[in-house]
Amino acid sequence: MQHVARMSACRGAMAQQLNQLAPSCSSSLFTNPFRIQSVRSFSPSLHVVACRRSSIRCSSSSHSGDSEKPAVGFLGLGIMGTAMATNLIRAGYNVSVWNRNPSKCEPLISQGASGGASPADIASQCNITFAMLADPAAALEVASGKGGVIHGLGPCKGYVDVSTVDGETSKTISGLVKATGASFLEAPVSGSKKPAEDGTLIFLTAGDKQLYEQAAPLLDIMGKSRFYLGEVGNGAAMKLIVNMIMGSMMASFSEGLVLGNKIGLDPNTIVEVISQGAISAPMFSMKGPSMVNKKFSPAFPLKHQQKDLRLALQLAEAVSQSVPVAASANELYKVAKCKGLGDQDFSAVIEAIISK
Ligand SMILES: NC(=O)C1=CN([C@@H]2O[C@H](COP(=O)(O)OP(=O)(O)OC[C@H]3O[C@@H](n4cnc5c(N)ncnc54)[C@H](OP(=O)(O)O)[C@@H]3O)[C@@H](O)[C@H]2O)C=CC1
Ligand SMILES: O=CC(=O)O
Repeated sequence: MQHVARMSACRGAMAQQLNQLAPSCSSSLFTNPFRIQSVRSFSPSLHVVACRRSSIRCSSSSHSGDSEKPAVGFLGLGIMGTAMATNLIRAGYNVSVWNRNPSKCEPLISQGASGGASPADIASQCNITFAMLADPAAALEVASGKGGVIHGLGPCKGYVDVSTVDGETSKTISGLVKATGASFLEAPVSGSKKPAEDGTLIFLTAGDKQLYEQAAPLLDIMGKSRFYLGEVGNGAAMKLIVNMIMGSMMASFSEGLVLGNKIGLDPNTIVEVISQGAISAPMFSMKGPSMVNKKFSPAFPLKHQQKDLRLALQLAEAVSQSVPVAASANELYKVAKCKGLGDQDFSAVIEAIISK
């Protein structure tokens, strides 16, 4: 009951705020206080803008709101969404949240967020709505299913999908969103649970440039850098390529640890040796010790890594590009999923390699 009261009080305040904001809808409402560090052009159609966070001054979290700040919606409160929405609340934004399983809204509501009955409800209350969902099916369902976002969107609103999906799904969602008069930005992230908690994600954005600029202050709270990659589909493609490489690296690392262990080398020493050489990577140093101890507490669930490999293989197939290393790695993740490890961290792929 308390939540319901808070939600409706909040809706009133937001409606008032939206009325104030609606007539102008200009990007000046969302002035970007961040310094652009480098601008590169890879091709006429692929403009890349990398920005790094400069000093941020945030007002303290207050549900009464700040008329300079847009009302922000957040859909999908899994591992990533919860951490990202928390950072927006801590930065003093009015955040409205929704999750399929409503119990995941509670911790955010107790920090000052308001709840909503459906994705459409959230989108209708907010200037910019973010979505961080499991996979293409979930992203489509939340965008356009019953009570989906598009039923609450309209002119002067923005929808930013930060889920990892394929370019075709992203283009479909973009079309549906734009048909309402709203703007669309795809913005998948590189970085896992800890970077999401620390606000050090890397955003790989594409789509409506004006929305990119309007959302920039929010992206800079949740991330350490952002790339604008042009047309919708380019952000999704960049993310899939990065995760295709990551999945293969983790599979190869796992093979090395298992083989080394089998012939009598200390796996902890293998991790240590790798950390000092040219193939050192933060991922190996971070995950190695827990893999040796068979601890796979999920930061990046294995089922999502397998989904990303599957989508990357589809991308390669579409342009007849051979990617044999990624294809083999995908088989290992499939085996791990069949062993019931889908909800464990993706480093649990090592369990698919260990033989008796
Ligand atoms: N974890 C990580 O390290 C990273 C993940 N990603 C990507 O971010 C996305 C989210 O990842 P993560 O937070 O780890 O995943 P989680 O599995 O923790 O969360 C998934 C979210 O999607 C929701 N969801 C799933 N299916 C549906 C559906 N049909 N309708 C509505 N909501 C649905 C879940 O709702 P419910 O709670 O009700 O199940 C939950 O909120 C994925 O695309 C992943 O690939 C990107 C970078 C890093
Ligand atoms: O998608 C996963 C990540 O760590 O990035």
